[in-house]
Amino acid sequence: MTTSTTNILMHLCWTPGRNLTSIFILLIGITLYFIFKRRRKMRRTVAMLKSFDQLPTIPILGSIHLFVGSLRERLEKMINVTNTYDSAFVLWLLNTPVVCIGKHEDIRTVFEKCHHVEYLNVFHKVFGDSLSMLQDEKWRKSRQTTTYAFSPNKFHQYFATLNEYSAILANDLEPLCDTEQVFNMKSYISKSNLSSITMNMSGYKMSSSKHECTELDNAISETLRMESSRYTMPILFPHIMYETYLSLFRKNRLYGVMQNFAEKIVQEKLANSTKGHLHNKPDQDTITARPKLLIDLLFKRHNADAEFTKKHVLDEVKGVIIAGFMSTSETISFVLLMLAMHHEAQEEVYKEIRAICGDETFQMEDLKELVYMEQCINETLRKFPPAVVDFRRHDEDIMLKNGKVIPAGCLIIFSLYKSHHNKEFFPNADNWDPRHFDRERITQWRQSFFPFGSGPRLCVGSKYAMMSIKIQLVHLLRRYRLTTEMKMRDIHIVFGMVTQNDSGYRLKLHSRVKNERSDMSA
Ligand code: HEM
Repeated sequence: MTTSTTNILMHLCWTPGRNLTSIFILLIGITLYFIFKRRRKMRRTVAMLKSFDQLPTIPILGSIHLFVGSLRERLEKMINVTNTYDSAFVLWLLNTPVVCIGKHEDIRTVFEKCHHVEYLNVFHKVFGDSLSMLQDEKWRKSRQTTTYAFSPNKFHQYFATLNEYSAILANDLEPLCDTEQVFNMKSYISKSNLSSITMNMSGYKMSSSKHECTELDNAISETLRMESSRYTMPILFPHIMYETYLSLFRKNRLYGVMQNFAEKIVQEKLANSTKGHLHNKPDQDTITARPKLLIDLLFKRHNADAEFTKKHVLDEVKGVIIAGFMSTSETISFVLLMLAMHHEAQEEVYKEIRAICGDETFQMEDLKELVYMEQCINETLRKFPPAVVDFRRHDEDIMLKNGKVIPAGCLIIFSLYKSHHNKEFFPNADNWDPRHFDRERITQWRQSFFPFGSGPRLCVGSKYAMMSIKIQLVHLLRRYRLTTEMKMRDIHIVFGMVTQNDSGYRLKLHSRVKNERSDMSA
């Protein structure tokens, strides 16, 4: 080290009063150096991107200044910007160029070609090394294990658990019925979903008190919102800055809540399994005599593959539970809110439930017959897709339908929201209208509808999600009629990895059974 460098360092270390400014200047210098070094490397990319429409940029921040505001405002601005461009356009996220696409045919091309999901390190602290974060060979292996957990032979068991938890949910709501009390449905739905998905993936029974679920639900929602914010808050983008922010505002405890939960699940599984029991038979857990759950499959892999550690098991279980529970809970809450706002649709779903499922037990096969209910679910997934956008990076050039080429290595964001609002396929796109999904329109809507993604990384739990949403709807709607004072204009979606309504899902419940009895006696 030269004497002058040593002098600078000594100066920084020994004069604490002045060193803040010096450190700041040094940091800016280093950042600029890396930005310009990277930009030089990216000459080819930048040249190719010139053929696309470009959002205005400013030095260092790129196009981020266009999306300043609350989470809700940022999403609204993003949607407005996407709507102004007919085809793909380019924005800069700090010094990373991002190609944004919203046309159905381009989205399909990218989904089919790119397996590499890229969140730029955001969300890694929540999902760790779980499926949605992995790439290449590691992803392929994990995908195989997880897909096996969703094979058709598991679904009867999942059905039984979901049925049981949905019945409990319907009972838990009874005290609110016919009271004129307005309440937020989401917390009830979350508790039920979190408990059933945890049971189905890991065999772990959550405490029946609302506290454990509420604490976890809040921790997950808040961390996902914080993580999503990082995309438009450049100061939090570097890992070190985000960690500092978490420590300063004591937010690390939220991650701790999730971690403790996942550790409890894994510890309980290990404690319950007497040596070797977990993997005696290829598809059966000898303790429960049930088909193996995701956690059993993961431990089996852990035993066979030294590189797949206990931490990987924990990350996978945590990742699938969070991915599944969040998106399903928001979707059911949105469906219930939509049905409360659209009485005719609610009555039609109710009649269908009565005709197919009756009052008491129903079979898994019956769910296929709930055609109109499925239209309502699809319409909700169209209007409020849990994933508003999705991310990819590809190491080869990709040609779009209009002949423009996305250069290799570029980050690609595609707007599922935009493709779901394309009036060519959904003529009444701005409203909630289940007729969009009429059977005879299938060739139209299929082209531009991607709530679960598409291609090799298609949501691994899509069938599970549909089944769980339908089961909950059957239990709730055959017992309660829903009303709300909320209007479509009160809905403002925010992006916290999963789309949520900013003002919640405020409903009132009215008894179906009581009202029907009084109708009959009259
Ligand atoms: C309404 C409910 C759900 C929606 C709308 C949804 C949507 C999505 C979307 C859009 C993706 C990304 C696909 C892509 O990038 O191509 C995804 C991935 C994923 N989903 Fe879902 N999901 C739902 C429910 C579930 C459930 C219930 C589970 C598990 C129990 C689950 C587990 C996953 C996992 C593990 C991935 C990552 C797959 C991979 O990277 O290979 N999801 N989901």
